[in-house]
This record gives sequence, C-alpha cells and structure tokens, in this order.
Amino acid sequence: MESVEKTAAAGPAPVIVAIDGPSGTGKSSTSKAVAAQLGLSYLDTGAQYRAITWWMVAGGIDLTDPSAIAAAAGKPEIVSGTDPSAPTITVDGTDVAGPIRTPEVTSKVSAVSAVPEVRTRITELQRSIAAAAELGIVVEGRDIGTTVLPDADLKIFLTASPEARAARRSGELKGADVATTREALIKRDAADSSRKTSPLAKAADAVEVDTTELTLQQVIECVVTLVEEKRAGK
Ligand SMILES: Nc1ncnc2c1ncn2[C@@H]1O[C@H](COP(=O)(O)OP(=O)(O)O)[C@@H](O)[C@H]1O
Ligand SMILES: Nc1ccn([C@@H]2O[C@H](COP(=O)(O)OP(=O)(O)O)[C@@H](O)[C@H]2O)c(=O)n1
Repeated sequence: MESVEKTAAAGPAPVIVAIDGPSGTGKSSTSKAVAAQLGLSYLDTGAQYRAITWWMVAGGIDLTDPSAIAAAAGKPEIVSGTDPSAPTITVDGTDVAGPIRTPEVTSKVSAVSAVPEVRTRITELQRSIAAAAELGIVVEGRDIGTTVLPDADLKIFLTASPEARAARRSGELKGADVATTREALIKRDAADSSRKTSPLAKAADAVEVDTTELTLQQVIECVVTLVEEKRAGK
C-alpha cells in the first residue's frame, strides 16, 4: 500500500542526458539551453577540470610532473552550481568563472585532466551531483557517456569540422586569429583523445550529431526532441 502511494505521489523519473564531443562543437550552449527548456539541472564538467588546473597554476604546481599533479589532486574544494540560467564554479570558495577561461589555463588543462587521480576525484564529484539532481540533469564533457554516467538515458556526441569549430571559438575570443585557434584546438583534442584514462570518445550507444551546417537553435531542437522521445518511451 505504502509503495503504491509513493509511486502515485512521485513526479516523472529524473532524466540523465550526457553530451560529449570535442571543443567548439556546441556542447555548453546546447546543454544549457536544453536544460533550461526542460527544467533540468546543468553541469559543465570542463569547467571543473579547468578549475582544478587554475588552482594548480596559482599554487605553482609543476604541471610537467604527473606525480606532483596526482599528489595535489585531492586538495582543492570545487563546487559547481547547476542552474542552467546561471551556472557557477568556485574553488575553495573563490569564484573562478572568469580565470578558468584564460589561454594559460586552456593550454594546460589537458595535462592535468590526463592524470588518473584527477579524473577519479572529479568523476566522483560529477556522479554525486548527477545523483542529487531531482528532476534530472544535462551533463556535458568528454567522457560522460563512456565513463561518468554510462547508464545515462540519452547520450549525444556532437561533432563539427575543425574550421567551423575554430571560427566559433575565435568569434568568442574577440580578435583571436582563426588559424592559431584551429591549431590550438586540434592539439587539445588530440591530447584529450589519446590519453589512457577515459579519453574523449563516442559511446557505442550515443547519437552523433554533426553541427557543422546546423544553427545552434537547430541543434537545441534536435536534442530536446530526442529527450522528449526518450521520456515518452519511444
Ligand atoms: N551550431 C552552431 N552554429 C554556430 N555557432 C555555434 C553553434 N553551436 C555553438 N556555437 C557557438 O560556438 C561557440 C562555442 O560553443 P560552445 O557551446 O562553447 O562549445 P563547446 O562547449 O563544445 O566547446 C559559442 O560561441 C557558441 O555560441
Ligand atoms: N569530461 C571532461 C570534460 C573536460 N575535460 C578536459 O577539460 C578540458 C576543458 O574542457 P571544456 O569543455 O571547458 O573545453 P572547451 O571545449 O569548452 O574549450 C578539455 O580539453 C579536457 O582536457 C575532460 O578531460 N573530461
């Protein structure tokens, strides 16, 4: 009897959406908009790897030494706010939303994120955030569908040509040269795809969406439709 009442009172089951892909494919913009439209939480896992990298740079950790990175991995407290209309990220109580986007952090994050101790720590954090999201969550990154949340209800893998991705990124970093941006993102994707521990990869059961010729609005509509179809049990 009790279990029947509980079932009747419960809302829809939380929906977990994993969105992975290389840099500049539209993961953050798509994930935020989809989460906002569907009333779900949102987690930018790249921001967490950037935050731990920022903390290590600020603390003078030798980032050419994986054992130094591993030894420091458990020290900073990283907190992510999951409201898609105002996501936040703090390290030991300091708001680092701005400083984690500098070219210095961007160029160093792949070395830090390749260290297994860093990944174990951040993966645990990501799983606990996802488990606490009452209505569900859109989680974006590189290894969400393969490693962090392999049982996600829906997995999306976004792609786009290097040219399109570089043009989008240099549009954001006002005045940045497209060719230089292209080289930097190709280098980062190669490092992220070739590392041993949970590399950037498409899960076997992920839906691949090539966004090269799509507007952001079209990508958002495509993902919202896929989530709604999943919820309807199609
Ligand atoms: N389909 C698209 N067409 C054009 N611009 C896009 C598209 N998707 C995203 N953008 C823009 O490209 C830039 C990078 O997108 P972002 O969501 O940060 O990518 P990622 O999180 O995959 O690195 C942003 O300025 C965003 O507005
Ligand atoms: N799930 C994730 C997310 C990001 N990362 C790392 O964090 C970096 C920054 O991720 P990001 O999503 O902020 O990168 P952008 O594509 O937005 O520039 C990546 O280049 C990876 O090295 C990761 O290893 N695993």
